Order: sequence, then C-alpha cells, then structure tokens
Amino acid sequence: MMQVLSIQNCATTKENPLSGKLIILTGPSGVGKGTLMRSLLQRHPELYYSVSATTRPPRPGEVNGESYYFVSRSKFEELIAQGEFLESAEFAGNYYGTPREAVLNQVQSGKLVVLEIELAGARQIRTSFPEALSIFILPPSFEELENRIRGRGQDSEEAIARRLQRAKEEIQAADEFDIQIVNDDFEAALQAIEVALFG
Ligand SMILES: Nc1ncnc2c1ncn2[C@@H]1O[C@H](COP(=O)(O)OP(=O)(O)OP(=O)(O)O)[C@@H](O)[C@H]1O
Ligand SMILES: Nc1nc2c(ncn2[C@@H]2O[C@H](COP(=O)(O)O)[C@@H](O)[C@H]2O)c(=O)[nH]1
Repeated sequence: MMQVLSIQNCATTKENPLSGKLIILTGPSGVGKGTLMRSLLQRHPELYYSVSATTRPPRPGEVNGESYYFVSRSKFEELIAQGEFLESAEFAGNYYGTPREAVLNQVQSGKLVVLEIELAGARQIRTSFPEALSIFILPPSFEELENRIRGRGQDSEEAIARRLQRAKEEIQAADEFDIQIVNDDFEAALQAIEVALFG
C-alpha cells in the first residue's frame, strides 16, 4: 500500500530552514534546466533529484532509473489511476510525472528535493505545496533557445516545433514563480540558483 504523507511533513524548521523542502525548477525546454541541475548536484550532493517517469523514448545515453523511468503509455495511465504521481502532465506528445512516494519520503526525511518539471506540473505542485520554492529559468532570447534545442541534436523537426510553441506559452508564465533567473552566462545562472537555495 502506498504511503501518503501529509503536507505538514513538508514544512521547514527554524533549526534547519532547508530541511524537508520542495524546490521547483522550471522553464522552457532547452533553456538549460537539466544542465544546471547536473552541475548543482555535483556541487551539492546532499540535494535529492527526483527522477520522473515518462512515456518519451530514451535518448542516446539516457539510463532508465537515472535520467527517467521510461514506461509505456498504458503503464503511465495505470500509475495515474493509482495516484502514484505528485503531479503529471502531457508535454510535446508524451506524459511526464513525479513519483509521489519517493519525493514525499525524501521531504519527510529532511532532504531538499528538486523537481525539474514543465509549467503545468509546476503549477500543480505550487497549488498542492504553496510553501515550495519555485524558480523559473529564462533564456537570454527566443533565438538562443531555439539554437540550444537544435544544438542539442536530440529532437525531430516536429518535436522542435512543438517545444518552441510550448516555450512561448511557458515564458509568458515566468512571473508566476518566486524567482526568475536568466541562463545566459552558465556560471552566473548556477550561482543565482545557489543563492536562492542556500543564501
Ligand atoms: N548558459 C548556457 N549557454 C549556452 N548553452 C547552454 C547554457 N546552458 C545550457 N546550454 C546548452 O543548452 C542545451 C539544452 O540544455 P538542457 O538539455 O539542459 O535544457 P533543458 O531545459 O533541460 O531542456 P528539456 O527541458 O528539454 O530537458 C544543451 O546543449 C546545453 O549544453
Ligand atoms: N510536469 C512534469 N514535467 C517534467 C517531468 N520530468 C521532466 N519534465 C519536463 O518535461 C519537459 C521535456 O523534457 P525532455 O526530457 O523530454 O526534454 C521538460 O520541460 C522537463 O523539465 C515531470 O515529472 N513532470
């Protein structure tokens, strides 16, 4: 039976303001969230990165259970029906979702848990966990965003078009989030995230 923890378990404490807190890292596809996240984890291995489930096929080099849990559409729908996700959303033709139990267990044990997720999921988390700290990563320009998605060399033309269309909608929502950071100079953006998390 799945364990469901109450929201009180996610509160920070006076003694340790960073303990047991959810961090949302969001922003358009290709802005550099994953790259920032990897550097952040190298510098702060005490952070817990939530590995999502997705129906997207693995890209070269992606490892099941590390990059994502890669599941079929029918399995994903079964997991939604069983309430196994803290949030889930459809993005560019695929489902993505945050495993509920793993994340809540980590928050309860006092970890700072980072969710790298798209806009619809970020909104769901903000509604369920208003005390979560939310960070929106912006590109220096839309042209640079397109260059980064193309430069990554991982998406078909159709997928690129979908992601760019979605990016326009996502960027308009940046103001909804607690902190906005422009990922132009990578090191500066990384340091801005560190300041947001650790002061
Ligand atoms: N500050 C930066 N300057 C130039 N290139 C960058 C910068 N940050 C990230 N990149 C590059 O942009 C590309 C997209 O980055 P990344 O895959 O991390 O984006 P993402 O936001 O995680 O995308 P998605 O949401 O689709 O997973 C990568 O090739 C990465 O190396
Ligand atoms: N709502 C959620 N969005 C997620 C989750 N895991 C990743 N994502 C976001 O999806 C897009 C596309 O990712 P990609 O790996 O296919 O490029 C990107 O914005 C991710 O941040 C999740 O669990 N829930």
